[in-house]
Amino acid sequence: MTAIIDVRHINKAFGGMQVINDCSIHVEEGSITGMIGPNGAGKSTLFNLIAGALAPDSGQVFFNGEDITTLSPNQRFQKGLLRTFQIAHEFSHMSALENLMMVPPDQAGESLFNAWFKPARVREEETKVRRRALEVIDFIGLHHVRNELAGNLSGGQKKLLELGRTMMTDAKVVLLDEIAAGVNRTLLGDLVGNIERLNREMGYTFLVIEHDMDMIARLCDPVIVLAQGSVMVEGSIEEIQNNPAVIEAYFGAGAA
Ligand SMILES: Nc1ncnc2c1ncn2[C@@H]1O[C@H](COP(=O)(O)OP(=O)(O)OP(=O)(O)O)[C@@H](O)[C@H]1O
Repeated sequence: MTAIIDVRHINKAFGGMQVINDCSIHVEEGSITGMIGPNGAGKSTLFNLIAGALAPDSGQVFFNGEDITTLSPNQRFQKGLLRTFQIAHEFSHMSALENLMMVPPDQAGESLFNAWFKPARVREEETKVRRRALEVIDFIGLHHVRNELAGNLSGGQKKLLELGRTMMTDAKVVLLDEIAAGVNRTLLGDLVGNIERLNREMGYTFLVIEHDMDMIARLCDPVIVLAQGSVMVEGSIEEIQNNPAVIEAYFGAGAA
């Protein structure tokens, strides 16, 4: 197994507060790695450092063996590292299917030059994207609401659509930030099932921040526990749940 994400001795402070503290983690290719920790442990900050939304004060982030510390989020995305898309406000008036069709970055139809001078190529590209979007919407179980405006979908359906949007790209390493929040149990089952299938059948690697321990227990191995900006312990969910330091961090300092 190779570490597809390799974070080395990273530090980040806001004002005088050290939020990420000499933190090193690695995510094995093909794994669904979970990340838990008490509120304020630095999980979202670490995600932002991996995705490129924040720059570290020191330390490095490697992706697939390459130092990506100074790359922009978009450059990281081009290399195959992706954070789930939120359904942006401006897309809420488009249908679920159209939201999927908006994702591919180099859709020929987006270029005015192509629209004027290569209409056949644009049509061909659109047909391809539409076919893929229909496959994805079937996969995520939203075929019945494909023509609904994205803004009218339930919270859980929006999460499924967000996951679907990652499938419209070539990215195979996906950072999921609290995807279970606000999702009802039935749709949560679909979401977990889809993540498992993407992992098993299509080779996706996931790094998952989650407060929902059921979801972590069902999906993730290994699980990394972050506390005060560094890794407290890493292991299987059973090892984590029986670790006295973890119990203390969670139940001694407020449950996450
Ligand atoms: N942009 C920022 N400016 C200043 N402080 C910040 C900033 N982002 C995060 N922090 C602080 O850094 C600490 C870690 O926050 P972070 O959101 O990374 O934790 P978390 O583990 O994701 O927490 P939660 O589980 O509550 O989402 C918190 O004390 C937070 O207030």
